[in-house]
Amino acid sequence: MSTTRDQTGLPFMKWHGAGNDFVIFDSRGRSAVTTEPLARALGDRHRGVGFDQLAEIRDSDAADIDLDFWNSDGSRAGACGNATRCVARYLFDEGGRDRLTIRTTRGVLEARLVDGAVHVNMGPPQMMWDEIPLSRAMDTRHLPLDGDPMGVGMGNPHAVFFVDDVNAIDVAERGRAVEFDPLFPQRTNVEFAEVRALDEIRMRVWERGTGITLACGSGACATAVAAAERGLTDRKVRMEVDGGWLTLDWREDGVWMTGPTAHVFDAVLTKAFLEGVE
Ligand SMILES: N[C@H](CCC[C@H](N)C(=O)O)C(=O)O
Repeated sequence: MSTTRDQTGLPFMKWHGAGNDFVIFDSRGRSAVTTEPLARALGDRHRGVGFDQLAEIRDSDAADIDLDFWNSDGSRAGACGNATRCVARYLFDEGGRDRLTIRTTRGVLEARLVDGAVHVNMGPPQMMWDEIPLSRAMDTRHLPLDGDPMGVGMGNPHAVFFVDDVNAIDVAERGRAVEFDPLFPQRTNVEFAEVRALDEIRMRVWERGTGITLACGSGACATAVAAAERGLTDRKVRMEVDGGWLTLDWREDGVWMTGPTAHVFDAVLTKAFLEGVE
């Protein structure tokens, strides 16, 4: 038996940002490759590669790049803050610039390189019920669910619960139930937050289409916004998630986020794997 390296497959990168892990395709200069079946097959941690989100970089006529996201169940994600930070780091590492514009389905986001750190503006929060979206008109600051969550959109839906002890929460059980609550016509991401100080929050997350993850950037932004709106914290906070620390700063022009990124490996999907995708 011999093994040969498959040179004809599809190259990809594996990254993570605070433990939120991603497969990234760089499709600049070629056609887009991701389909829903490919995202689902690749997202399988046993038969594929495994990821929390798949991100595909594409040429843009409106920004430096276009960026699309998929969850591991094959559904599209309207925003992904940690993958946006990883992609910005990858492009800044190419050299030659310290500002980038990135178009996602929610609009054009900006990333900056400041003293070696990548800062991404995830845009202003969406506070209207139909922007998040919710199923009917209501006060988004107090959703009619047990635990009194706040609804916040960051290009994707979030329900943020404030709790006394985040470790006492069954994130999987409650997260799954809230994700599929009829209040959310497009389902929702679910955050459980414990406010530790005016400038510090501990947060755990259940992501729509993926499940428990070690971090969620848009969820961290939504949590920071909800905490500030409720008067529990300042507009700039440090946030401890399961995979590390993020910093959120809700400014006039949007919620800025910084945090760690890591480029784990580069590899090639074999032709055989690609041919097996239905
Ligand atoms: N991990 C991502 C969020 C994914 C959200 C996705 N699960 C959705 O369907 O909206 C982040 O860093 O923002």
